Amino acid sequence: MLNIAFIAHDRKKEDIVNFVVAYEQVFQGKNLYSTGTTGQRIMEATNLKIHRFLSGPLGGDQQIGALIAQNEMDLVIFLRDPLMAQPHEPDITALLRLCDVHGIPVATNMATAEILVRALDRGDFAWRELVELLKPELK
Ligand SMILES: O=C(CO)COP(=O)(O)O
Repeated sequence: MLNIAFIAHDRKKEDIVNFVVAYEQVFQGKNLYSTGTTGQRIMEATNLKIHRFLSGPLGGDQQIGALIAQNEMDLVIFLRDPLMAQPHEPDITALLRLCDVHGIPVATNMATAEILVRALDRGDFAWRELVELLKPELK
């Protein structure tokens, strides 16, 4: 099953909630993860079950980064705030870097998120699940 992470900085929380509400059906039946407050806000507005990690400034970005490093994340939607400095900037940079290291699709704004989620809905990510299934044979 595909693993998806939702993360949003405070001034983007409303955007991510509206976004996930709009595409709730696409996210149903997926393994969903988030940083603490983002997940709480999404769960209050939808029927989705989300595994919430710590809040970003307390280590949540790093916890999601760990899943990426273990090849247990397929898509990251991270609506970051480009106009406000964050106390945990190094963690944010590390998370985005790991997406690039492991070739994980990551959207940092709503326009890209929309394109990726439409692709997900169309089945464009199915190959990731296939690779996962074939893994034992590849070893
Ligand atoms: O700070 C964040 C990502 O860098 C998000 O954390 P919260 O979802 O807990 O607000």
